[in-house]
Formats: sequence, C-alpha cells, structure tokens
Amino acid sequence: MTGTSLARSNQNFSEVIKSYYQLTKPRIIPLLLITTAASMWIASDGRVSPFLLLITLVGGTLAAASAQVLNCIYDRDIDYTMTRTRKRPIPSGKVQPRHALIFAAVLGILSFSLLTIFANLLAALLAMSGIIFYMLIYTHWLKRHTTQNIVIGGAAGSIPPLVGWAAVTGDLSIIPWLLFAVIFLWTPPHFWALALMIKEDYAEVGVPMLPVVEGEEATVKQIWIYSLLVVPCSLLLMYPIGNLTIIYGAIATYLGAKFLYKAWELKKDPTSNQLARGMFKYSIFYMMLLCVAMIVDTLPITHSLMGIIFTCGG
Ligand code: HEM
Ligand SMILES: CC(C)=CCC/C(C)=C/CC/C(C)=C/COP(=O)(O)OP(=O)(O)O
Repeated sequence: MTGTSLARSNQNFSEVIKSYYQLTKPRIIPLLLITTAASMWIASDGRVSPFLLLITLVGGTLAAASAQVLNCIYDRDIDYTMTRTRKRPIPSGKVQPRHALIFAAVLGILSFSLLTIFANLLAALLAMSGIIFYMLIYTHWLKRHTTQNIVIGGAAGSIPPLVGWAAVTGDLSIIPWLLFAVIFLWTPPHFWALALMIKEDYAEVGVPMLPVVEGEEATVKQIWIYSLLVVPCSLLLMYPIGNLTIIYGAIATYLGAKFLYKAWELKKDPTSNQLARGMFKYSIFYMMLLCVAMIVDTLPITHSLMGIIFTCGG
C-alpha cells in the first residue's frame, strides 16, 4: 500500500467511526447519565461504589445509544427532509439502515449483558424498557400522531434514574419514582421551547408537535403549566418524603424560581425566538445543576460540614 492510499484508508476509517458515533446522538447522552449518577448517589447515601457507577454509566450509555440509533433508522424519511437533521448519517447516505440496525442490536446486547452481569437484572431490564418505550411508544406510535407525543414519550427519557437506583439497591422505591416524575414534568418545557424555534421543520414533515398544531400561545401556556408542576415536584425529594436536606432544597428553589421566571417571560411573549432559546438552554442547565445539587447534598463531607455549622450555630 502506498503512503497516499494508506492515508486515504485511515481517513475513511475515521469517517466511518464518526458516522456511527453521530448516529447515537451523543450530545444528549451526558445529561441522561448525570440523572443516572444523581440517583445512584442518593440511593447509596453519598457512598456509591466507583465500579458500579462506571458499569451503570457505560451500560446506560450503550442503551441510550442503541435507542437513538433505532430512532435514526425509523425516522430516516423525515430526517432527510428536515434541514436540522438532513446531514445525519443515514439520510446523507453515510450509513446503510441495515448496518445501523446491527449496530443498535450490538449496543443493546452489550448494555443488557453488562448491566445484568455487573449490576443486576432489574437495572438491565429497565434500560431495555427505555429502548423499547422510546422506539415503539414514542418514535413509532406517538411522534407522528399526536401533540402529546413528547409528554407520554418523555417517560423514556425519565427511565435513567430508575436504572441507577435499581443498580444500587436492586429494587425501586418512592424516591426514584420522584426523580422519574421530575424529568417527566421537565421534558415538555425542555422540548416545546425548542419546538417553538424549529416548528417550520416539523410542519414541513407533518410531525404534529404542539406549536405546529395549536400555535405558540397554547404551547407557552402548556410550558408554564408543566413548569409550575416540575418545581414543587423537585422539592418533594427533600426530607420527609425524600432524603435530601436543606442544601438541595435551597439550590432547587433558586433554580426553580429561575425556571418559572423564564417560562413566565415566554408566556408573555410567545413568538419571541430569543426567549424560547433561553428557556431551552436553561432547561438543560437546570437539570444538570439540580442533579449536581442532589449529589453534593448526599456527600459525607457535606453532612460533616452541616454538622459543624449547626453545632457552632447552636
Ligand atoms: C421525549 C423526550 C425528549 C425529546 C423529544 C427531546 C428532544 C430534543 C431535541 C429534538 C433536541 C435537539 C437535538 C438536535 O439538535 O439534534 C434536544 C436536545 C437536547 N436534549 Fe432533549 N429531548 C427529550 C428528552 C430529553 C431528556 C430526558 C434529556 C436528558 C435528561 C435531554 C437532554 C437534551 C440535551 C442535553 C440536549 C442538547 C444537545 C445539544 O447540546 O445539542 N432531552 N432534545
Ligand atoms: C434508559 C434509556 C435507554 C433511555 C433512553 C431515553 C432516550 C434515548 C431519550 C432521548 C430523548 C430524546 C433526546 C428524544 C429526541 O427526540 P427525537 O428523536 O424526536 O428528536 P429528533 O427530532 O432530533 O430526531
């Protein structure tokens, strides 16, 4: 092989790797993992085993990636038409759908095996239910048929904390279901804020996202209602229903107040692209920081510091 052809085959190989990587919609996965990690920290009272954490996050990544690849295969027709998604690996012809299907199956099997062997069967089954729900209920059944697609479909994205909790404890209690509820209620403001900005794309392919069918005013009203629900729900994670303390409570209240402010601003000006973008970006920041607050709250060092402060104060 000459130097030039070797360089070309290296370049082709890295293009192929890049295409398969893009099929997994990798930018969304870190936040899914943060919600899983937060749940694991709460479940283990701040003493999560590093090995179990690693296994669960890798298993979760593989499951989420598998779900996204299946979604890319199923939605290749509309992805081809929408400007935002036209360059994805399948519509742009870089990956054949049947190769993508094999890739999704391998990712799913690896995830299931890893979680079953090194965590437990419940965690593995929950991760698989996430793939099935996202693919069958959201992508196949709801996405192209109802404006409530992402409300019900949002349940798939709310499963990662259940996986994390199950990996630590082997079962589920009220706390992981509260975490599930927080993400479930957060999803409509998260997604509809984005949908307000790209509604023409969805309209073009006939996907009945709420802003397309019912307009901006109805959408911002719904965003406001879900925002009003998600903030109090996030506070239920505090003692006595949950086991988080005032540290989490204070941060969640501050973050929640800002969430409500953004939703309120958008409600007053439903056609503002800038406010919709602000709401979408903040929704991601909110979920990330809320999870960080959960982790910080459970750390033994935080409890020690609180102990010192209260002893000195009292
Ligand atoms: C049914 C539920 C959901 C729908 C329909 C949805 C939809 C979307 C869409 C269409 C995007 C833009 C992606 C792109 O430009 O390619 C996006 C971005 C994003 N989503 Fe969601 N989402 C959902 C749930 C979630 C959940 C549960 C999480 C994590 C907890 C999440 C995290 C993110 C993040 C981090 C981004 C930004 C990615 C970037 O930096 O570009 N989403 N979402
Ligand atoms: C436990 C487990 C495996 C959970 C999987 C959860 C999961 C993959 C959630 C992702 C939600 C999401 C970003 C949807 C994108 O919507 P879309 O596909 O309609 O977006 P698009 O318009 O960009 O294609």
